[in-house]
Amino acid sequence: MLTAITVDNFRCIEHASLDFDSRSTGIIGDNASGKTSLLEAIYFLGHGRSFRSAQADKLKRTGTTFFRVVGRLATPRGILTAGLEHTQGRTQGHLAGQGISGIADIAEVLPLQIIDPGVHRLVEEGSARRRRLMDWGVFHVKREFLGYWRRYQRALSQRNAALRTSHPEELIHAWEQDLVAAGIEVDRLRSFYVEQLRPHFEALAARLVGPQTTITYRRGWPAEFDLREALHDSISRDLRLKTTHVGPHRADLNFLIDGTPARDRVSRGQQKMLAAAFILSQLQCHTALGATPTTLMLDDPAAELDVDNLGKLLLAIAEIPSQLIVTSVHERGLRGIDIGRRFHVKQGQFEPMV
Ligand SMILES: Nc1ncnc2c1ncn2[C@@H]1O[C@H](COP(=O)(O)OP(=O)(O)OP(=O)(O)O)[C@@H](O)[C@H]1O
Repeated sequence: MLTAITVDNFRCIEHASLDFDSRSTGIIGDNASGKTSLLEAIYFLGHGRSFRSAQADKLKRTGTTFFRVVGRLATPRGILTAGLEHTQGRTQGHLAGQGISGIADIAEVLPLQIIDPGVHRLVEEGSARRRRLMDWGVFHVKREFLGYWRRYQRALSQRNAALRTSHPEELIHAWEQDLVAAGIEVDRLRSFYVEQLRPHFEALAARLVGPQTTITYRRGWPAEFDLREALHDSISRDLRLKTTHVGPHRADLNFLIDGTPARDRVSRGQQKMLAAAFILSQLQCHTALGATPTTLMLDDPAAELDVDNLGKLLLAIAEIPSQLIVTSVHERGLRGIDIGRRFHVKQGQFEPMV
């Protein structure tokens, strides 16, 4: 759980220091006051990247040379301080006074998710977002996943480099051993995770979207082949297009309603509800599997939703044992949420409200 945060030079925030309620904290402010920037800074601490910009350099406050985010975390290992500082194109971090070897060190003790006005893109866009969210979940319930995933990525980039430089086919096959060994484990752990997740998702989606809503997992290569056979089968296309077309890096999750892809038949508001059901089902599933509870951020939850859907969403959120950080333009936007502490934000300055 995140008990406090200090942010320097992040977007419009020159300096901010906030203590969070263990249950729920509300952030209220006008458009462009800095609400999303605060959530983005917190997200950066737990994921090592932003949810709305691919380039960390863009997050620095205009005219400054670095940004810094430092959090105080209540974890099963006690109270820990974690921080990230980005300067000259590099991000460096620390946890409990030690340098970190990767963002996973902080992510492990700060499970963090967000439902923001752009969350519908999980349903609408290509597979990368769904795969990233699935992998975030697998990592939090199966720690060995990270090692296999890194090994797979390394082997994949070697194979792709060999394809780009037109190495002989036998040499490319020789490099596939690690790709196959790690890829099979990545697939096994993802598949286990989706099986655990499905009942939670179906129950939540039935309440938030409608009956007969489910997810299926696609592993990234044809069902009739094992991974080695699939790579061999794909070699002429891979050589021609100089990249690997099959494998766990092409895995996806499909959202289905009555057996057909949800993307083709739901409105923007329903897409948001479906994506929220997925994220909330992850939080519920992680709790059921004994993982560390997640801090959930809600950025302007009322955006795109009618009163009925907003009510259903807030009710579902209230049942999940997460710490909540919620933003809203108006005090009334927080109605229906049992807020423990409130801040008002104006031009990047956060003040506690009494
Ligand atoms: N790198 C940056 N340096 C300085 N200011 C920035 C930077 N990036 C964005 N801003 C400014 O930060 C301000 C706050 O943006 P933010 O998205 O946090 O607002 P918000 O309170 O969430 O608003 P809304 O309610 O409209 O979503 C905007 O005016 C934006 O122009």
